[in-house]
Amino acid sequence: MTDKLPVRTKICGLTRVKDVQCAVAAGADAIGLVFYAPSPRAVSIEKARSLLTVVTPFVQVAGLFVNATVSEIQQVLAQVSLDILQLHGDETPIQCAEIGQATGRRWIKALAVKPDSNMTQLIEHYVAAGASGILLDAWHPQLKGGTGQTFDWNSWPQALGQTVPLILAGGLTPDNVADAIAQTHPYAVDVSGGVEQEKGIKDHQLIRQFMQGVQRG
Ligand SMILES: O=C(O)c1ccccc1N[C@@H]1O[C@H](COP(=O)(O)O)[C@@H](O)[C@H]1O
Repeated sequence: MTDKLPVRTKICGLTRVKDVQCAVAAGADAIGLVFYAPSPRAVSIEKARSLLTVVTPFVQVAGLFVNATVSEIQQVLAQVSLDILQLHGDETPIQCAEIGQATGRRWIKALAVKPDSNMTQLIEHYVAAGASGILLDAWHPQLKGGTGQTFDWNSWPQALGQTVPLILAGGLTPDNVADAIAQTHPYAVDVSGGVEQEKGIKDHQLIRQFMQGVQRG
């Protein structure tokens, strides 16, 4: 009998040092910084550097980009020590592979799940291009992510989850994350809006409750 691996947790969209400290103390495996100017959670290079001063060893730092060029990502990486890239726009598998090769960073691709969609083939294309994991998020007609909306977890590609690290995102909260995990059995969960007082401002109690929910799942 094999032991069930714990579900990893990433807290995304952090903008304050005290929120990073809280996420790390609560047991987050990764934190995410948004390098996408239209987002209310976007951080400058200077802000990102200050946030990273309180990240402890073995906590991963993800940089979230939306349709950024290789050069734009390299400019960030020259000044901010990111462990992994979260590509959350319309990047094709070829573009993602180019970004990975040029930066030497692992990357995960975020894909938006439309109602009644079958994601399997699309996921396989990104995995073939070198994705370290695939993040599934809710589809929205205008926004690229951070919508606070869930998608239909019945469309979760269970079979692929045996071989590909699949990350569940979209509208997760302390109240629904245990059910979400029980239903989908993801490699990891990713949350932003569900642990906020307002966009970009995390609620420390909600972060702790979210981590407890992950353990229940
Ligand atoms: O957080 C944002 O503003 C954002 C902007 C553009 C793309 C992605 C964004 N956030 C990511 O979206 C998912 C789901 O967020 P939520 O929990 O529903 O608020 C998550 O991976 C965020 O990192």
